[in-house]
Amino acid sequence: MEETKSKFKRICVFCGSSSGKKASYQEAAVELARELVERRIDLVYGGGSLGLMGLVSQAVHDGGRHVLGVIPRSLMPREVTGEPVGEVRAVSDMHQRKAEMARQADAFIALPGGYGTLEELLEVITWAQLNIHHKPDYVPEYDEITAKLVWEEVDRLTA
Ligand SMILES: C/C(=C\CNc1ncnc2c1ncn2[C@@H]1O[C@H](COP(=O)(O)O)[C@@H](O)[C@H]1O)CO
Repeated sequence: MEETKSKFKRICVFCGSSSGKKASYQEAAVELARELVERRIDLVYGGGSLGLMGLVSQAVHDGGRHVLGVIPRSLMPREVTGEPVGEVRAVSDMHQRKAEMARQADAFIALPGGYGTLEELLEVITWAQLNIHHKPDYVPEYDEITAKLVWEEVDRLTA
């Protein structure tokens, strides 16, 4: 696989703790992981092993990039099954989780998800609006015909 260097060292991915109703959600998760690996970008995410979160983290880890999962101890029994992937940082609550993910990331990408994903995305968008951080956020389009993420926009994002 040809590698491309990105200006982003580590990207935070928000996505569902379930796989969702459409196969294309899972395809997009694996495709995003492939793009991160190709661009030598590490991952920070919510630390779960279920659903799209599990797919992205496993694929980034399998591709040889560093994976940092940030998860409240109390959520582990609910969101982690089996051996955790990569480095796991246990925190005490949801607020610490979001703050730590934001601290560790150079940019944020959201894939399909439920209320949790929506909440996480909205928080980083509103933090940017309040100048709490100056990191870009992006919700990529997924082209179901070519089975490709429309990634070009990410390369144009400014940190
Ligand atoms: C409970 C608190 C805030 C509001 N809720 C959430 N805030 C942040 N993250 C959340 C919240 N609820 C669920 N999550 C996590 O999002 C991930 C994806 O969930 P989805 O519903 O499948 O999209 C998952 O890891 C959830 O733990 C207190 O501040």
